[in-house]
Amino acid sequence: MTTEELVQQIHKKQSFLCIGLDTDLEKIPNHLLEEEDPIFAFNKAIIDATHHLCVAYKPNIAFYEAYGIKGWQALEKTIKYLNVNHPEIFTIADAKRGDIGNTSTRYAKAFFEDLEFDSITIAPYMGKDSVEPFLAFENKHTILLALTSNQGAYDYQTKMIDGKELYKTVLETSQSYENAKNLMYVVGATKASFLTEIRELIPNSFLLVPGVGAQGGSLEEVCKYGMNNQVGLLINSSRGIIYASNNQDFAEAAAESAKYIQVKMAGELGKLK
Ligand SMILES: O=c1ccn([C@@H]2O[C@H](COP(=O)(O)O)[C@@H](O)[C@H]2O)c(=O)[nH]1
Repeated sequence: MTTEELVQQIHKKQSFLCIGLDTDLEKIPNHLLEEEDPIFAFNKAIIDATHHLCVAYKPNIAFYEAYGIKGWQALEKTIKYLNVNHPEIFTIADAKRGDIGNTSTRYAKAFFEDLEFDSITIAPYMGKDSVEPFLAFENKHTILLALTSNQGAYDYQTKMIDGKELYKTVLETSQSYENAKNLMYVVGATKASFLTEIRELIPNSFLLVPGVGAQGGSLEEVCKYGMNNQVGLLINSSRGIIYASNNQDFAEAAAESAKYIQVKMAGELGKLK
């Protein structure tokens, strides 16, 4: 999917919500555990109830890898279900990969060609030759971790190196990579106050912003400091939506939770006009 198509979907749905599919067998409703594939059954019900309220889904790969081959099969069924039934939805493999070049190429093939995700999250720590293999894929997006939502972000990302915070070097340097047009960045919603300076460095890039809902980030603040005239934001909520209820009504409750956020987003989009 191109960025232009993503922006069109945002305006059409009046939403820049990304729903995180962090599916955990210990948290899903008990009655689903009787299904042949409880993870896929849960994901399908969530997607069926919420697809009109969001523009992206983000399965975090850890939640699938944790269940071995069965988890991987559930992930494959989920991405196929999305690509066949909702090809207009942007898909993000939250895998946080990145390795020496030839290994990165295998990761890219796995997520872009085999699983057919639109995008993948990548750790920048191993540098240019670990990131460029992902950027080489046309119409696929590499979402680089810049300033993450967790407390540990302050361990390295905000440290001054050569007179500049490390996350700023990640933003600036990565813009010189080959096919940098295929880059997006992760900035945590809990770091909204940093967004003004981030936008000075990368005014046009899309940001994936996790951390509203369960982590307490503010959607309004993210929009105030991070929105650009192309919107430029995908705001993610995982637990706050998918575990809104763990009873029979879980899918309806997820839709209610997503609707609450979508209405706020429509209000923020109104301010762009
Ligand atoms: O900086 C980051 C990068 C990734 N994440 C991931 O996003 C979701 C957030 O889940 P919530 O339940 O809405 O808190 C999860 O998959 C994280 O691994 C992040 O939170 N922060």
